[in-house]
Amino acid sequence: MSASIMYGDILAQKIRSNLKIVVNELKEENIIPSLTVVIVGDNPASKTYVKMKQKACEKIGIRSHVIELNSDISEEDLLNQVINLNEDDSVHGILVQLPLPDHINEKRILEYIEPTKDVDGFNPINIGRLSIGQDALIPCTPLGIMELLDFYGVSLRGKHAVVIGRSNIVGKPIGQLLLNKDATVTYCHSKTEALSSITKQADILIVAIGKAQFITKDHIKPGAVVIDVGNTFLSSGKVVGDVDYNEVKDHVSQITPVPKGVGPMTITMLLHNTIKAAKNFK
Ligand SMILES: Nc1nc2c(c(=O)[nH]1)N[C@@H](CN(C=O)c1ccc(C(=O)N[C@@H](CCC(=O)O)C(=O)O)cc1)CN2
Repeated sequence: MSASIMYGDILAQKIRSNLKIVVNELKEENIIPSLTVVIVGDNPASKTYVKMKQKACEKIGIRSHVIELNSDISEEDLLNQVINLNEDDSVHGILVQLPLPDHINEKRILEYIEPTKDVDGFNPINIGRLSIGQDALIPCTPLGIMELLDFYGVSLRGKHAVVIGRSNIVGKPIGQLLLNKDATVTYCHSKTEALSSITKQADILIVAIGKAQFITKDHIKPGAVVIDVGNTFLSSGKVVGDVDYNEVKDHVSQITPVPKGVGPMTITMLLHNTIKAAKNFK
């Protein structure tokens, strides 16, 4: 039996249309949501993602501004950029595109972003608020995954969700969000022993490891729901996920494709968070 495909681009369009209405309502109150993205260096994938973010903002009426900085900028100069944006009342949302160059302490930079403007939800205050179930700006990819699971009718209560990957961007927060919805959560990572014996127990398998087509049928219980967060550009120019989609598609019940799965939801949730941050200014 073929899996049902959980298209993120379809849901993303639906949510973006609704967000456009909210932006227009805010405009009537003289609030134009505004996002500033800081990009350091010239990582081609990062440049692509930032362009996608700008275009998505433009389409629904969010004002966006990109600050491009040289890869040799010092940590102190980058911190000063963040501090200036924190103090600028015309900026509702601040996002520092990751990864940053190796000489910059990413955690220190993210810690400086004013929590109410932290549309990526990476500041320790927002992470802490999420973990104790308080209102917070939630990281965009995990939030997008939760929207996808809800839209495609995946029930979570009591289900065993296995998360492969423990990054601060995706792995840790998605586990927390699933736990908040009463799933039983297991984390796996690069040091996990007998990986497939654990992943095979998953009703819902979330894969966020950044290794192209690493997960095969041997890692998955028949009929499981699979969410693929991977986005690797092959030399052919094709984008693939962390899951070998063609090999597993007849083995699972539901699966996100790559492209057009989780990726479009990440950007949609950034729009959502920017509007939420703008509303905080009221
Ligand atoms: N500050 C941040 N940095 C990074 C984040 C983040 O959420 N905040 N996430 C990733 C990259 N990312 C957004 O920044 C991102 C990755 C992929 C996609 C996406 O839509 N991909 C497409 C395929 C690619 C394409 O069409 O060119 C898809 O899956 O359909 C969006 C955003 C790391 N850095």
